[in-house]
Amino acid sequence: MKIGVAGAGAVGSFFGGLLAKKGNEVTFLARGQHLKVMQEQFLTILKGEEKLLVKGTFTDHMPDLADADVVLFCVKSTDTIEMAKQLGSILKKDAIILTMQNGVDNEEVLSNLFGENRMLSAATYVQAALEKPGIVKQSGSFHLMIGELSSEGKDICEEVVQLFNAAGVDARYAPHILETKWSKLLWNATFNPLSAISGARIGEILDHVHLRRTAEMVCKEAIDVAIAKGLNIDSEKMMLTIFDRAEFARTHQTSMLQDRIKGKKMEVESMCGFIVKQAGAMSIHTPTLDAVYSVLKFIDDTSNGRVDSYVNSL
Ligand SMILES: NC(=O)C1=CN([C@@H]2O[C@H](COP(=O)(O)OP(=O)(O)OC[C@H]3O[C@@H](n4cnc5c(N)ncnc54)[C@H](OP(=O)(O)O)[C@@H]3O)[C@@H](O)[C@H]2O)C=CC1
Ligand SMILES: CC(C)(CO)C(=O)C(=O)O
Repeated sequence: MKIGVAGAGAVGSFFGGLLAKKGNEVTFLARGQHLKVMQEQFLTILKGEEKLLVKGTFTDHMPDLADADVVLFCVKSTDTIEMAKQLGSILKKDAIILTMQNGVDNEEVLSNLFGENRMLSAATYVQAALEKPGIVKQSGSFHLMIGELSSEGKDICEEVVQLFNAAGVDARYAPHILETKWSKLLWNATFNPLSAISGARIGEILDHVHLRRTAEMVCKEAIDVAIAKGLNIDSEKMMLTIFDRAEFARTHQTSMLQDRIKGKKMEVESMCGFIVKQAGAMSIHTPTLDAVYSVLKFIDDTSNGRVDSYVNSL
């Protein structure tokens, strides 16, 4: 299988890199300094104590992905539409697209553009960051849950799970992937926006009595929305699971905080606005989420201008 990585940032470089290291033919679509370093040297993956040097095809030329059989779709959700439209014009008609993004809203956009039968989706459990251009750092354990969006995709989904397993990635088949991704979204909705607003790492949110209380309220409200959407969730158990998992990510700067520090657009809609809108449509009261969303939106819309010095000092 030929693999393309659409958006080789932290997640795409990490998982694409592990596949390439196993001998798969991987083409990484990237840009900027990160691309330059990978082209001039190689991609470096810092995986726990291991240092992996990855050679592959690193490009900013979209048509280089034209012969990919599977595309790891790894851009931020703010870039989903633009990337999907460009890919749509060059990919083979039977190429499979695996979105590894957070949130549950990219699936609909991508299915509309590529067709549901070509779509796979992954819940991506990893703590990855671009430490420097050309260098991706991963901490803690990682695994993938992968499922198809249409029953026609089941066989290829199992092949893709095998592909990752053969490369040493703990990937498992998820028969109800959107439910799995909703559960992950509840985690992200609880911690990512608060971390981005406050600059706090997960551990600091857990330890600060007020931030923790706010996180708990956000979590409870988001769970209420998920339940109203039909997810079979026990509210108290889910909340315990979310806060237990957070203990393993104490030192992590969420991907949203990483974006804010870099002055990049944040995934505000996918991780927060989406739930607020769903709540509104079902007349569910989510006052804490609404407040968090409005502050986050202001920060995102105003490009951090007034607080740059504070954020840069983190
Ligand atoms: N990081 C993590 O630990 C985790 C992230 N996720 C999710 O995975 C997804 C990806 O996150 P992450 O890897 O952190 O994000 P990154 O921003 O690190 O990676 C996305 C990359 O795509 C590049 N890109 C965007 N458009 C193009 C284009 N047209 N041509 C070439 N390159 C392009 C970006 O370049 P540029 O920087 O120049 O914009 C960036 O390098 C998100 O949905 C995130 O929420 C999920 C679990 C964990
Ligand atoms: C917390 C984490 C790393 C979980 O995989 C994540 O999804 C994020 O930072 O956005």
